[in-house]
This record gives sequence, structure tokens and C-alpha cells, in this order.
Amino acid sequence: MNYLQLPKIDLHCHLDGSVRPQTVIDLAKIQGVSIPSHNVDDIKALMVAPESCPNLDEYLTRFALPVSVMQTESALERISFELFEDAALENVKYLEVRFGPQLHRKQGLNFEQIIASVVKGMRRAEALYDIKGNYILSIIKVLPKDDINEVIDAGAKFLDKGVVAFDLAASEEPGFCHEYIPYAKYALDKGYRITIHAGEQGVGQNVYDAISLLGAERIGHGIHINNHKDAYELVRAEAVALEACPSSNVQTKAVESIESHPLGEFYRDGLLVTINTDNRTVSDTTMTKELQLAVEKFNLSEQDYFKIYKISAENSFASNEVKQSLLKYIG
Ligand SMILES: O=c1[nH]cnc2c1ncn2[C@H]1C[C@H](O)[C@@H](CO)O1
Ligand SMILES: [Zn+2]
Repeated sequence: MNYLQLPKIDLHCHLDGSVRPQTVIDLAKIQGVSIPSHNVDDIKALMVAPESCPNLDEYLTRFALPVSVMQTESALERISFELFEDAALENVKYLEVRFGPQLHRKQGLNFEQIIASVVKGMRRAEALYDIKGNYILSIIKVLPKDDINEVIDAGAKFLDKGVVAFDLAASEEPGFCHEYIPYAKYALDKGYRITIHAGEQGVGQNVYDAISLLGAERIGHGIHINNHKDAYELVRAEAVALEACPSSNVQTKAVESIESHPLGEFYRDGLLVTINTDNRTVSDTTMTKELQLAVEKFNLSEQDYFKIYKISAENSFASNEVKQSLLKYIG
């Protein structure tokens, strides 16, 4: 299989986890932000999470450096453009990028400016390359909740104009969904689709809750349904798509090793699995690498891959027109 050439879809990719190291250096210079080194290898080493990360919280410390230079409209526009460019150059045909608008207000930008900037960068890349995309707004669970509805309101102006969905990201505590019921409902009522990080670090019950309490149509990771029968059956019954991110799941110890990742078993049991990057820089990966890893470790044939590509297209939050165009690549 020619992994680079195959058409690909990435439904789970964080903007702040996918910044080019050289761009952090360039932006720090432009913005007068102090960073620990101006050597690209040093900066990359600070941005990539080690294989030996003890847990998700340690992994999440890698986001502070890129976020420090993602505080202006031009920086957000550039980083968004570059992410779509990097993806397009490895034949990603559709990319849903998520980010937390709450993290980008340190220099006084408002949510509308923040969201408009990343959408503008995406549009510039779409005009230049054979790629389409949409944004997902991730609420950061460790931050105060008082501005969540403001994020939802600002994003609502971009619904179906570059923004499609609502997500909850960051550390995962058991039972976290209960606190977010009113916010997810507010987003749903405004017309957002819902995908929630759950069952990554935490328990399978979180996946059950994300679907039944928050209205999630897709789940970020969802690994731990493998030891929670009700969650597993609900994922199947509701045809919820799982956004697997193999390398990231190994790094954060969501799985002990790639060999024990349940993606292959889930796929063979008929669950709707998709293959994604999570964080291109923090996990030092690409869709090409994740695809190769999945094919080799889970013994997937090219036909299996095309089925997974089709699952990704059908469960994306793209318009019907874009979905149809994505299916044409696998003819
Ligand atoms: O894999 C993840 N699980 C939970 N949260 C994550 C993961 N990768 C990135 N994040 C967080 C850190 C980012 O700052 C935030 C928004 O992209 O989302
Ligand atoms: Zn994620």
C-alpha cells in the first residue's frame, strides 16, 4: 500500500498540538515572546511528548509553548493555514480541526476574532490545495465555565461556514459529563454537532454519559468501552463513530502498547472506527504514519482501509456535497 498516496480523512486533530516548530520560533520573534531556544530541534523536543509520558496530564503540558504564540489573529490564521497545507501535502482530503478558543485570549482577542482567524487560514489553504475542512470548538474542562456560552454564541455565527461542532477536551475525570449538560444542550439547540473526548484516560461510563447525557454523535478515543458493556452496546446501537488516535493513545498510556489497542477488534466487531492524528506535533505524527501503523499492527487490507475511509467520510460533519466528493476518491 502506498500510504502517502492513499486519500485520507482526519476527524480528530488539535490545532495547538499540530503547530510547526519553526513557526513557533518565527512567531515568537515577530511577537517578542520569550521562548527557551531559537533552535528548531530544541523547540521540537519541547513540543513532542515522549513515548514514556506517564499519563494524559503530562502529555497536555506540551501545549503551553505553542499556545504562547497563538494569541494574535495573524498567528492563528498562519497556523491554521499551515496545518491544512501539511495535511493536504500528504493527501488528507478532509480535515476537522479542533481547538479551544478560551486559550487564545491572552492578548485581548475576542472569541469571534479568534474563530474568524482560524477559519480564514483554513479557507486560504482550501483555495490552494485539494483539501476541505471544518472547525470543532473544544471547551477546556479545566478552565472556568463562565464563558462557555459566549464561545458557543461566537461560534454559532460560523456554523456551516467553517464551524460544525462542539467538544470537551483536557483531563478526563469520571462523571465529568454531568456538569456539562446545560452547555451541550445550548450548543445542540444552536445547531452544533457534538463530539466529546471520553473513554481516553477515563472510564467507559464517560462514553455512555457523553452519548446519553450530552448527545454525542462521535467520541474522541472511546477506548475504554472495551471494559464497559453498556457503553459498548450504546456505541453500537446509536451508531456512534469512534475517533481513534493510535500513537497518541500509546503516549498518554490510554493503552499499554499499540498491540493492546482495541481499534482492530472494534473494527472487526462492526463498530464505526476512524483513524486520526490527534496532535501532529505533540505526537510527532502524520495521517500517513497513523494509517501505516494501523494497517500493520491491526492487519488491515486495502479493502479494510477503504471501509474505514468510508466510515470517516460518512461520519464527518461535512455537508452532503463534500461527503459525496470524498467518497469519489475511493471510487
Ligand atoms: O488527547 C487529548 N485528550 C484530551 N485533551 C486533549 C488531547 N489532545 C489535546 N487536548 C487538549 C489540549 C489542547 O490545548 C486542547 C485544545 O486543542 O485540547
Ligand atoms: Zn484529542
